[in-house]
Amino acid sequence: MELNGKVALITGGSQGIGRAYCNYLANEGVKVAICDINETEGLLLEKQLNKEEKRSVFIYCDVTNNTEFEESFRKVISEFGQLDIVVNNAGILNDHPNSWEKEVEINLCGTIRGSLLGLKYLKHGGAIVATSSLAGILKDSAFPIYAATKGGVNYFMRSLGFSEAATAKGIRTLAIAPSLTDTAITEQLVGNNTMCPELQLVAQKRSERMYKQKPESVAACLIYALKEATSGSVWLVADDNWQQINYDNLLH
Ligand SMILES: NC(=O)C1=CN([C@@H]2O[C@H](COP(=O)(O)OP(=O)(O)OC[C@H]3O[C@@H](n4cnc5c(N)ncnc54)[C@H](O)[C@@H]3O)[C@@H](O)[C@H]2O)C=CC1
Ligand SMILES: CCCCCC(=O)/C=C/C=C\C/C=C\C/C=C\CCCC(=O)O
Repeated sequence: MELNGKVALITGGSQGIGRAYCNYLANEGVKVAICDINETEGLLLEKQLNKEEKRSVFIYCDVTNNTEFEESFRKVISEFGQLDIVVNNAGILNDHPNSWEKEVEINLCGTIRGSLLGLKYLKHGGAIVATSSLAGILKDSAFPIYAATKGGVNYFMRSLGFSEAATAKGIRTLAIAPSLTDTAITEQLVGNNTMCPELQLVAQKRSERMYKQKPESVAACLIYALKEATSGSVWLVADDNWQQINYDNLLH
């Protein structure tokens, strides 16, 4: 896929991996719509990109609100005249027994919502992407609900990529599955967000010992996958390198 001149909508684009996506896409000549609930960081990124003479717009958008989400798609098309790439990246870590539903709502339902809107609004083909996680390929014993949302995202993107709904419209789907990456989400471990409070300290210590790759490495994988990858493929990004996950030998 030739990226120069295309238009992308990125959820959770204000900071972390989403911000790296926006910067890397803009460097390729893509016009970016930063869709996020973090207005302060989103507007700063919009200003930075526009100063660098790259076209961008910040749109306040909560991916749990379907009306607001659809309105964001309309605003992008009204601002840039087209939409070619949707990146479902917004996500949180919160396995607390009293509020885990929000994690499912954002990580899994938000991705499904954004992808269905993508199928509706990508009028001339394009790509629908999601940020999943290594936790959705292997396991994450400290955060099983988080792992379930990310496993769901991998299998949704995989299945959608081979579906008539996408292929008939010339739309490819991709999942990018990062390992631990240096962003604010890793600091959420400090709060009380596990289903089992005794695990909090264990996970925190484990995460402190693990290598945290750069968000830019995840963004570099996104650019490669958008240009080269086949529909329904899942890309692991670990230790600043990427590789395609081979699911085909699971049945052999
Ligand atoms: N940092 C890591 O180690 C890894 C992160 N991921 C995934 O990468 C994605 C991005 O996370 P990070 O950049 O690491 O974290 P982050 O916390 O820096 O960024 C998440 C962004 O999502 C936004 N967001 C949260 N709820 C939202 C909602 N309801 N609607 C719209 N935007 C919302 C936040 O405001 C923030 O800008 C997430 O899906 C996360 O699960 C996956 C694997 C590893
Ligand atoms: C191994 C999964 C790495 C995926 C990271 C991710 O998506 C989000 C991470 C956010 C915070 C870090 C939290 C926990 C990491 C610590 C240990 C994981 C090891 C899990 C295990 O089963 O041993």
